[in-house]
Amino acid sequence: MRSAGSELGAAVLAAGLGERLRACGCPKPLVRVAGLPLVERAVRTLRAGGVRGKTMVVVGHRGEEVAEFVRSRFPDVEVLENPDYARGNGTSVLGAVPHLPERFVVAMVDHVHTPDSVRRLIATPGDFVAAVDSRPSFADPGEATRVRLESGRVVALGKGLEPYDALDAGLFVCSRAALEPLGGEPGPLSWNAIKRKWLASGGELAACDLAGAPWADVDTPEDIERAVDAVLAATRGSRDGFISRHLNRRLGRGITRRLLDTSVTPDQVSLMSFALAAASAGLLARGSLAAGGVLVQLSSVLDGCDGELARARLESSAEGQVLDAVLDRGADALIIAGMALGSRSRWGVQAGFLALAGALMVPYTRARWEAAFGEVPEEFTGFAATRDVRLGVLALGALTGVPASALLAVGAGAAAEVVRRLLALRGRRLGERDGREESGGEHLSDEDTLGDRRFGGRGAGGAYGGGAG
Ligand SMILES: Nc1ccn([C@@H]2O[C@H](COP(=O)(O)OP(=O)(O)OP(=O)(O)O)[C@@H](O)[C@H]2O)c(=O)n1
Ligand SMILES: O=P([O-])([O-])O[C@@H]1[C@@H](O)[C@H](O)[C@@H](O)[C@H](O)[C@@H]1O
Repeated sequence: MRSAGSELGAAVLAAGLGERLRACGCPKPLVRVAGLPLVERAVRTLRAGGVRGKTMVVVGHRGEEVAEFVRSRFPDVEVLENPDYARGNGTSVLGAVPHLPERFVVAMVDHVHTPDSVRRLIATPGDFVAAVDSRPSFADPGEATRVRLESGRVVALGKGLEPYDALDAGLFVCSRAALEPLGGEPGPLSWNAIKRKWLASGGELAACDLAGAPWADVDTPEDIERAVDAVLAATRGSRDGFISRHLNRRLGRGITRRLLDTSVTPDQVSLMSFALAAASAGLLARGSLAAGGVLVQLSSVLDGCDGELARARLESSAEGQVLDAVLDRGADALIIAGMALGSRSRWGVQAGFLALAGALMVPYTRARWEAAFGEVPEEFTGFAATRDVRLGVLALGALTGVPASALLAVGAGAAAEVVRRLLALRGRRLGERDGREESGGEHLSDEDTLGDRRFGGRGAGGAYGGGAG
């Protein structure tokens, strides 16, 4: 048995009978939710959430089928056969403990979570921590294990518990020291029983409140759709603009849902969005403004689906982000050129140059700011701050027959946004100078900063402008 190492490990409990999902035909851990079998989703979520140590999947009922799948997908994940699975899921946990690092996550294979919830849980101190949810959005309180809380700790738990303060979210961080003494007796042994034994022995079960974060417990066929809803709710872009929040996401969510169980990849969706933009540019240039405007908006809707699909399948990548950003810039250039030509006016072409400069400068300032300082400030908002708004204005301008005005509005809005960001940069510098004067900190000489100035901030790397502005 390989050393368990010291990094945080994980045990995925996947040994249950899955009686209520027997109709699916395959073992419950292989039931697909939002495009991924449950056991693959569980392992990917744990890894995306920061679990770097030894990961084990505990199998039981139809264990060979599950084991074969896990070994094919994750050669570095260990599969543990639990011969006592009929006694309850507590046997699955205790069977894994001796093979795991000192601290590890326990995850139910049938509880669909987000990487962010895993991150929040593993950041919570304690020998035994339970993820709970005081504001469940997708889980069924009738089926779930309920918990009572006092001072941020679980003090009672059980199905049907009354009164209760939150639901048990089926995700835990444990230590071997806490769990090793809790086994021993013969007969049924549920994971809930082990938690109660820990409490009865005076152990503290800290609570990490997910407070409404998307998660779902998949026990019945009806739960599958609810779990897909939870997965899609978690894919919302963090940089959405007004049009994206109120129009594109609503239209795009249905498209993403249909793509989840297909072999279509996020990169292919990015390319489809670019193709629609290119087609719209051709129509606009020929003067077919209405048709071109519709395709502009469809391209914008699809531009949101690639990221949703990648996040839903837990396969977001830096390569995909760069591809998406570069295609977005190319699409912007084609659409604006098409609009300018389609305006059939000299000032429409001039407005097109302004709009094109703005459509490139806004994401560029963001990319350079992120490369130099990391996160961009909240105030990077504004009328033309995000691509969805710029494309929405262009689509509307085409549909209403005023392309030149739309180009001017986008160009002016983008110019204002770039000025806003440069002022934010100046404000940041003044703030730092005041800080240095107060603390007497050393001033960087021109030589120290020339390199930065010449190469535009910390290193010359950094992806060029994300999908947003
Ligand atoms: N002996 C067992 C029993 C259950 N589990 C796991 O514990 C979680 C909760 O199982 P539960 O839903 O209570 O039972 P299932 O067998 O999954 O489903 P059903 O009740 O429909 O049979 C699941 O991830 C299941 O795979 C386990 O690892 N070992
Ligand atoms: O819902 P289910 O999978 O039958 O039962 C599960 C329990 O076995 C587990 O102890 C708890 O942590 C989960 O939240 C869930 O309640």
